[in-house]
Formats: sequence, C-alpha cells, structure tokens
Amino acid sequence: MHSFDLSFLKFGVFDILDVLIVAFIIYQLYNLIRGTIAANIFIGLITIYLLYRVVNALEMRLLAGILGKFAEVGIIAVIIVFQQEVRRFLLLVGKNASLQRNKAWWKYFFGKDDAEKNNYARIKPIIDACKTMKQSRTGALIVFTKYYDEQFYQNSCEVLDAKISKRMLESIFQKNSPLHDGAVVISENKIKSASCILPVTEKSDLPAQYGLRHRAGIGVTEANDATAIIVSEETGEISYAKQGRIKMDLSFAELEKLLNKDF
Ligand SMILES: Nc1ncnc2c1ncn2[C@@H]1O[C@H](COP(=O)(O)OP(=O)(O)OP(=O)(O)O)[C@@H](O)[C@H]1O
Repeated sequence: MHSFDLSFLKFGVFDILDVLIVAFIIYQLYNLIRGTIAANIFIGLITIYLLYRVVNALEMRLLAGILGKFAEVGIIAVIIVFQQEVRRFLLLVGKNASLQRNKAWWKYFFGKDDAEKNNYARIKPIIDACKTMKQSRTGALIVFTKYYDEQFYQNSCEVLDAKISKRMLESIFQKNSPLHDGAVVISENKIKSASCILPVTEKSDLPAQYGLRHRAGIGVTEANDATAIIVSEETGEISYAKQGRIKMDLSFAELEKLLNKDF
C-alpha cells in the first residue's frame, strides 16, 4: 500500500497571512504601475528573465551568459528603473501607517465635530475661489500636501508663504498675473508657493483633451503624498487627482467632501 507524503499541505495561520500579504503587495504594485509606461518595462523585464531561464535550460551558454548578467543585477535594476514607483509605494506604506492620518484615532482623541468645523473654515475660501474660476473659465492647479518637501517644490516655485484666501487664489491664477502659470502648493494651512512646475504623468490612457495642466496635476500625486484640484480653462470643469488617479467633472459638494477628507 502506497502512502503519500501530504505534509506540504499543512499550513497554519501565518502561511495564510503570508499569502494574503504577498497578494496585497502585488495588488498595490499592480495599481501603481497600471496604465503607465512602467507596466511595459515590467513586462520587458519578465520576458528577459523567462528567456534567460529557457536558454539556460537549453544550455545555450553565450546567450545565457549575457542574459544572466541582466538577471544578476535584477533587483538593483528594478529599483533604478522603477524609482518613481518604489517612492510612491513607500509613501503609500508610510501614509497608511501614520497615526495622525488615521481619522478614527484623530476623532477619538480630538473629537469629530471640532475637527470638521475647523476644516470647513479652511476649505471654504478654496471652494469659493474654484467657483469663481469655474465661472470665469480661469485655469488653475492647486496642490495640497501634508508634508512640504522643500527640495521638490522650491526649485521651480515662487515662494509665498501666504494666508489662504479666496481673493489671493483668484489673483494668482488671473491670466495677467505673473504667477498664473504653473501650480499653487498649499501646505500647513498656508499658500506655500505659486508658479510651480510639476512633473507630468506618463499615463497613456488619459482622455485626449487632457493637456499639461491635468497631466501635471496627476503627476504630482504620483510622485508625492499630495492631492490636486484642477480647474480647466477650456471647459471650467473641476477635477481632483489623488494617488495618480483623477476624478472628473466634480460638483462642489463632491469637492468639499474630498477636501474635507484629504486636506
Ligand atoms: N509641468 C507643469 N506644472 C505645472 N503647471 C503646468 C505644467 N505644464 C503646464 N502647466 C500649466 O498648464 C497650462 C497649460 O495647460 P494646457 O492647456 O496644456 O492643459 P489642459 O490640461 O488642457 O487644461 P485646460 O483644460 O485648462 O486647457 C500652462 O499655462 C501652465 O499654467
């Protein structure tokens, strides 16, 4: 009578946890590179690796040697090629681990009503400015970030450090203003800078009418822990970008909800 060794089928809670965590990481990585040029590069790297395994098995030594050199530096090459994606992934991990961002803790310690009331006062001038700019078809790009990365923003920006007000935002984006070109960055409850040149997204699946303003709005949320409001000069449409995704044609109630959550 044959007896089969089925010990490999035994698994415990930690094995399940292990599989779930790996699945979660793969899903997050997929989300990060979906629709970007990085997805094609990733497929390229996998193809080279599979080819290497095949030629190695077939003992084609010269080709295996060349492809093997690629495989040897694999992890370093991946980090260099996917620098932006690795950065975004680490930001995502850090952001979710941050205690202050966890609203449940925040409300528990500091009270829900107070936080929301204060938030509305902070948001109102921004929403009011967007309403006026939508009406007058004034293009605008407003970036919100919790942590103002001086190195990232200051190189290309005009430093302001000004109080947030409706008229201030309107004047910046007014077409005759010397600061109207580029983005405004809001952080720590201040308009930190204006006229910022931001990285543009490399996404290839965006609507054709999206030009540089929308691409820069999405791009900054890919490279940083930031969100962005985009007011279209052409249509007056309000969009909101977060983690490399964009929500289009928002109502002001929707915008208020999003800002309340993220700002
Ligand atoms: N890299 C960038 N960073 C920040 N702002 C930028 C960047 N590139 C372009 N802009 C802004 O976008 C404006 C050009 O917008 P463009 O018409 O290309 O964008 P769009 O997405 O089609 O938006 P709209 O609907 O407002 O026309 C520029 O005048 C400038 O203010």
